[in-house]
Amino acid sequence: MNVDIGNALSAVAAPGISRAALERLDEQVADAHERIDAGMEAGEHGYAALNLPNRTDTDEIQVAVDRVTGPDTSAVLTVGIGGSALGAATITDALNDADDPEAIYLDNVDPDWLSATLDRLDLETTVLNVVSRSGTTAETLANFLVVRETFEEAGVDWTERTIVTTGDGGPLRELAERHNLPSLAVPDGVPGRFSALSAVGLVAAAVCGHDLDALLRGAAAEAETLTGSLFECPAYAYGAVTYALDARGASTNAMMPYAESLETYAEWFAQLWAESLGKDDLGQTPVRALGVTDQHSQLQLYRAGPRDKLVTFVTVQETAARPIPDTDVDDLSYLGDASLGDLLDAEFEATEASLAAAGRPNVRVEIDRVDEFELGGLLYGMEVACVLAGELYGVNTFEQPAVEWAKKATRGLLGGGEFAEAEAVAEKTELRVER
Ligand SMILES: O=P(O)(O)OC[C@H]1O[C@](O)(CO)[C@@H](O)[C@@H]1O
Repeated sequence: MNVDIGNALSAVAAPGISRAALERLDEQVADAHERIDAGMEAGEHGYAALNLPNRTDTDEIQVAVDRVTGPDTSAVLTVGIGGSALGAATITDALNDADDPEAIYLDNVDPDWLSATLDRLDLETTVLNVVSRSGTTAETLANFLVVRETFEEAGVDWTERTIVTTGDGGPLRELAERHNLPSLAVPDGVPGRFSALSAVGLVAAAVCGHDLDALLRGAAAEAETLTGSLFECPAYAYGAVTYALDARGASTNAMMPYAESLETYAEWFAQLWAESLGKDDLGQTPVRALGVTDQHSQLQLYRAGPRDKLVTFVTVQETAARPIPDTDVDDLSYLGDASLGDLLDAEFEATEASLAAAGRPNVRVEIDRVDEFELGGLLYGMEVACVLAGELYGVNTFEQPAVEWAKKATRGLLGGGEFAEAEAVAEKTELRVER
């Protein structure tokens, strides 16, 4: 990936960062790089994720996937949540076309939605991909039990078409061993939101026939750019500038890819950014946006609302053409000489310039095309950017303790034990306004 941080400079935008401040910040980046490099070298928890391009065994993944797929495979149903679903979904939503098996993600426990999803599947030709690092995530296990029951009620042997990716122990590992299911390990030291380039994110892509090695080659190429300077490393430039702009008031970061195929990538980015940096009353709020669509939805706020936002554009250099037919509508006749790709590109450039003209900071992230190599580089680059930002914020990038309260409350509410958190639920302060 390449980045252009010009529209984040204080000569253009407020909040913005001066070139002198960038130079000073680069000294902190150099120190942070030393820490990151050492963490990678030692395979430390979290930093180990940045070694995945050279660690992930794609042959092992393919062998396991080949045990549950066949020429008639019509769908891969992934049961997982958070980092155990979003990385995989980013990859298949970006790369799948109409000829590929449908990639579906059960990452919510909405009964109507789940039933409607299962009802339309041909279970005989569906691969069940169960993913959980801990193996104890309530939503994932609940969904798995419902899906397994559905297979059984349909008289379809789920054990012949289920693959499991989980940690060394826990209920899913035991299930895989009990039923001799093909199983893969979540690599040690890799938090879920950083696991897209491991079996966690790659099994669904393998079922759909994508080139796992090309994904990792793209990530490895991005890893080669990790020098000690934000002026030489696009990922460090992005991580440093987002941190600096947050420190100057841009507490929101709207991730706005100009490609429908990257909409899910923005969801993946949101977890990466929020769960890694949202600690100790710090952290920048990620907003999922989509170009051109959100020019007609959120741009008004980005351009004329509070000066508390950075907009991150992701643009694809090579887009399909698809000519726009001529029209006799006078006001729109200019479109007849263009293609939809031209319109998409022009709208991006116009929106980028519109924000700059209003003094609103924005950063451009560029990839050449949406393919395995470029996507691997984008995923890896954003992971590096996040790790750097975490070093600059001084937070623990790789833990997520704040999510545990609600898990305990949920368990208590469902009779899974005595938890003070569940009692607190009953003490809600109410001020109801009813129809
Ligand atoms: O892979 P697991 O252990 O099921 O966890 C799923 C997700 O839940 C979280 O632990 C947060 O609750 C995320 O960090 C993680 O990606």
